[in-house]
Amino acid sequence: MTEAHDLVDKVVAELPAWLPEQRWFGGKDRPITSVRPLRTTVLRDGAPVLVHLVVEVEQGDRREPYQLLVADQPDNHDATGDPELTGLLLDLIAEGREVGGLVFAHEPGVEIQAGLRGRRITSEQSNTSLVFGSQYILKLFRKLTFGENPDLVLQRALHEVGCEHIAQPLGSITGELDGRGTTVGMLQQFLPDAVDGWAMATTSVRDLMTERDLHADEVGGDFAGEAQRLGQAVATVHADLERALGAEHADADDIERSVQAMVTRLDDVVARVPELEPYVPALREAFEQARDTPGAVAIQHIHGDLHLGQVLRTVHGWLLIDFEGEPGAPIDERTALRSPLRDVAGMLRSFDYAAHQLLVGRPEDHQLAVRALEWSRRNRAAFTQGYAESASQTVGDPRERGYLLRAFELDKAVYEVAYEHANRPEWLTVPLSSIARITGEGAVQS
Ligand SMILES: Nc1ncnc2c1ncn2[C@@H]1O[C@H](COP(=O)(O)OP(=O)(O)O)[C@@H](O)[C@H]1O
Ligand SMILES: O=P(O)(O)O[C@H]1O[C@H](CO)[C@@H](O[C@H]2O[C@H](CO)[C@@H](O)[C@H](O)[C@H]2O)[C@H](O)[C@H]1O
Repeated sequence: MTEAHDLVDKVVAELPAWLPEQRWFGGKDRPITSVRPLRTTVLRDGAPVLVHLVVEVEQGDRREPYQLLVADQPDNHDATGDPELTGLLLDLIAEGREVGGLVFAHEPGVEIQAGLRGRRITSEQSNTSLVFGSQYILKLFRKLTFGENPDLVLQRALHEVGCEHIAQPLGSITGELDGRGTTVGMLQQFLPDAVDGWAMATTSVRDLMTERDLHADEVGGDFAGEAQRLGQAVATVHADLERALGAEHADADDIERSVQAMVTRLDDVVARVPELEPYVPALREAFEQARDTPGAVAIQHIHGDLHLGQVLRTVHGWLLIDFEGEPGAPIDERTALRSPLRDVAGMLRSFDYAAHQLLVGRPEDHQLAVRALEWSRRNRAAFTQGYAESASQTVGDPRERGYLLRAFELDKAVYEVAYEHANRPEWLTVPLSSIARITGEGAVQS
């Protein structure tokens, strides 16, 4: 035990320098003022010692809990890269064990094969995911949200109503934090042959760009059929979420709150990214016009951060993953009932991204810019068509909610301006040029 405590002390002392170098650390914008352990569970007390650790990271007035898996190993304490040690997590889930208040559980009726090693995936993003054999994927949430994680709650609810467009949830790891059972891990069925939508879409754009004389519908890699099927899948997931958890109609107060939230986000982002300044009047006007949307607006649980990187094409069709919502948004906002058109808008933005990111850093090429716009328009239209074909009666055809859809798309683009500014400054022109196009406020060089 003293060995475990010494290890925790050593690791915690190193965290202020180590955390900002991690892809999944969401607080790279401010210096760390202190780190303290919140919860320590010794999972293995022999060489090497394995400890599950939750720490509170303080950055001025911001305090956030992060999850770590640490081992007593010479050069690297982060045990998520050790296949033998992470294998223990799956074994504990298979056995349905509880260790020091940390509950490892499999979903009712599910049997998990133990004895597999956990391979960390290289494309790790906001969290860390481990693949076991070709069957399972375990996501370890890095920044924790007190209580049950919406990723697990929504996918469980979808599975219960038989949704065909998600990977089956198979298990979870839960620990008490702040007096609440908090999800720290989620086990799901792994789809070894899946290709993500971003890879497929950007391949299609590249095909079009190399064929200078042909149009999008004439080249081999046309994506419009897939985009339409993706629209159907997203609408079906929304209808399934409505069946599982219900839907309501937004009243005037809900719409007003939503408009105010978009304006507040705009003010906040423009204060950090002055390049957004010229578009502020047009953006405000677009957000305020959302009030004029005719007819009732449905609100329900939604995905919340839908883009082409969050959808997987399998031999059986499209799947949606990662129902956690925008990683930077507060949990109350992420779990609130919202218009499904926000997800539609997120995906429309993503088609625009896929088309225009290939122009980043290239000298101006009018022909390529025209091609990018052509690809984007064709696939956005196909996606919306597919969505309208499968939309529930409550949600209806997105094309009949033009003001709202436009406002949501611009709101997402404002979020992306902040995201690119903080993460990939060279891509800032992608959302900025979309804002210029949609608001008709002049062009931005890609
Ligand atoms: N069920 C699955 N089958 C196959 N690959 C998956 C599955 N779930 C996730 N992935 C892969 O893992 C990556 C990260 O998963 P995601 O849930 O988006 O994690 P994060 O919250 O870290 O962004 C995805 O981009 C995808 O490539
Ligand atoms: O996948 P995450 O939940 O970590 O989402 C964040 O990162 C995304 C980038 O990886 C970012 O998405 C933006 O870039 C994508 C291309 O890389 C594009 O398809 C999306 O449309 C665009 O929004 C996402 O916004 C952010 O929350």
